[in-house]
Amino acid sequence: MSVRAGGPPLVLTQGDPAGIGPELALRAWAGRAESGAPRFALIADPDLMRRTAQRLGLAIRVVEVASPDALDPGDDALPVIPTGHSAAVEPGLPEPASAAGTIASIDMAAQFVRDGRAAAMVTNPIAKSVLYAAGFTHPGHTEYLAELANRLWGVSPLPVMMLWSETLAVVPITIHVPLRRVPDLLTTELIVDTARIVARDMAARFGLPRPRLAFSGLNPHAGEGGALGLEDDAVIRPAVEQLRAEGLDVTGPLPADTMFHARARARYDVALCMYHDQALIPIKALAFDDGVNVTLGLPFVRTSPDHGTAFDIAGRGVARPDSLIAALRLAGRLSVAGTP
Ligand SMILES: NC(=O)C1=CN([C@@H]2O[C@H](COP(=O)(O)OP(=O)(O)OC[C@H]3O[C@@H](n4cnc5c(N)ncnc54)[C@H](O)[C@@H]3O)[C@@H](O)[C@H]2O)C=CC1
Ligand SMILES: NCC(=O)COP(=O)(O)O
Repeated sequence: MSVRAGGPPLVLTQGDPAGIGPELALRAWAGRAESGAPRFALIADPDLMRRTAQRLGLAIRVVEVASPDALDPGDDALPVIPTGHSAAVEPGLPEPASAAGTIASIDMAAQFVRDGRAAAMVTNPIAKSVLYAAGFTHPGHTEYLAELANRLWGVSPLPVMMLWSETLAVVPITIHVPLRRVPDLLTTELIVDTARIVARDMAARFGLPRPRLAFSGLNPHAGEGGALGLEDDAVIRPAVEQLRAEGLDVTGPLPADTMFHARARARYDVALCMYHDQALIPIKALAFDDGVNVTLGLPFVRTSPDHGTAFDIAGRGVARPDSLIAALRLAGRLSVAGTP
């Protein structure tokens, strides 16, 4: 997959410098010819990248550039745009002091895309708790990117998290919220609004003009006619009926425990689930290495690996770059597709 020939490259963010992001960026760069990952520039602390390459014994030169459109396609060095913040951390030992650089990298990536100097942004994993400890008030990238869309594009999107793979695509309708708040946050309006964005972006960006959307229930057996919970019939079913009346191809609410086996998956393109783990457990079980997190609803393309910072293995050279490479490839593909 490639970004538009002759057009701007992708930008990749630093992520948490104590996580596996820096080493995955190096591995994705080293293997880009083989994997077909599109051209990208990394926004990070260049010294962090030099240290990481040395620690892992990777013969990758780092070259500092000012902008993604300043890339020299003939240079084999990894192009790094400095965040202006030092990321002097040890692998596996995250520190809130590095949050400023982590956030600056995301901000700069969005600005480069806004200015047309990058085709799309790919984000390396952040550790939410580390950013929260430094005062970051957004639950994750997904919600923060909606604020950046407002700040830089002047729009107020509902950001929709989709985890996508060739095997399965899932959307958690509520995202980074405690489980006990889910029933209160789940409204017919939120389900309808989320599904409209999924249908629109699947058509415009993924080339599926009428995607088949399957909705999970919230309760066991999708409520068992009300005996095991009321939300399935009172909140989810009216949303499905409204969307069907609008002409969308929808089914549900389906019992969540039986909608992910192979024959069930063949009946839909995207599973819309009621909360984070209901959606993410099946895709991480089926496609952990090649799943991609893509934010729908934004005026720009953003993808990310499906995994987190993996502090337990950071710096050991054993982290697999597959999901990051899949995220780069998908960003390349989506950035040349239509805009919703
Ligand atoms: N897009 C993002 O920024 C995401 C960030 N996170 C953050 O990551 C932090 C850690 O989250 P966890 O739940 O521990 O999930 P995790 O995905 O970081 O790790 C879970 C397990 O998978 C392994 N693993 C993860 N990526 C791997 C890779 N590329 N190759 C080989 N093994 C890999 C880890 O070693 C660990 O055993 C949290 O603070 C969370 O907020 C989690 C998911 C996505
Ligand atoms: N579990 C997925 C996740 O936490 C990703 O969140 P985000 O940082 O992409 O919003």
